[in-house]
Amino acid sequence: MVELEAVTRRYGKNTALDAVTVAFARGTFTAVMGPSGSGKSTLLQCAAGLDRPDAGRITVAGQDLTGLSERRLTLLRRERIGFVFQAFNLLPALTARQNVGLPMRLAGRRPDRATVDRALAAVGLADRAGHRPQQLSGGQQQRVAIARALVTRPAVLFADEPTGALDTNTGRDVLRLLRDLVDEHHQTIVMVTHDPAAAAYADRVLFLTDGRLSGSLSAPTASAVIEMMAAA
Ligand SMILES: Nc1ncnc2c1ncn2[C@@H]1O[C@H](COP(=O)(O)OP(=O)(O)OP(=O)(O)O)[C@@H](O)[C@H]1O
Repeated sequence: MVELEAVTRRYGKNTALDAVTVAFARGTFTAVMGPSGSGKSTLLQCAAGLDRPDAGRITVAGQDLTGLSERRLTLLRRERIGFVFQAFNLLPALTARQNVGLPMRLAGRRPDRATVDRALAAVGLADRAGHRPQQLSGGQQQRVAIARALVTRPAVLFADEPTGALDTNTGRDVLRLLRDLVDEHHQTIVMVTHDPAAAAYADRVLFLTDGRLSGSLSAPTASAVIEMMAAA
């Protein structure tokens, strides 16, 4: 669903990503780990079309991002790519329903109530549609953000430390939701995390070191992830 071929991203003299080649198959859940500064966020931002690589090729659902104009890239991002952040990034003045409808508004369409409510129901928040972010717990806010990211039925959902601002139990609920989206709806998910317990929800863990892929682990357990981190 998403392919990176020899993707390089430099910031000045600093190489944040160094010729990374990796594919994320449809309906799989991948965790990306590595020390601070190893390039995890840069990998996600490039794969999501939020940042442009200096070299290499990225395709999402068969569409090559590399040569696209800003306008085409924005459209593709809006329709085919979902992104959730550690800090939720909901608009505080809008209700959950209005936040979830936002991608449609940005695309110049009237949010379709049934689609929005279905997205909220899919994250277990059908009864919170009229609440504003400050009336919701952190876990509920993140679930609204996930509903917003999924409302356009994107080819891939990228999540940059989605549980980083949540306590352990709430984080676990969000991870279970992501796992269910993969198992029940064949959603493709790529998630950056520092937490071995979070990574254990994925089908595969990729490790980055100094902008390069340094290892991977299939069907990870938290202890296998910890061992791999210790060996790095
Ligand atoms: N906008 C930027 N300008 C300059 N350098 C940057 C920028 N973004 C990232 N970098 C550099 O690129 C490298 C990779 O950063 P990146 O944020 O991708 O790492 P990370 O693995 O996500 O780190 P963390 O776990 O701390 O979030 C780092 O050396 C960082 O300083």
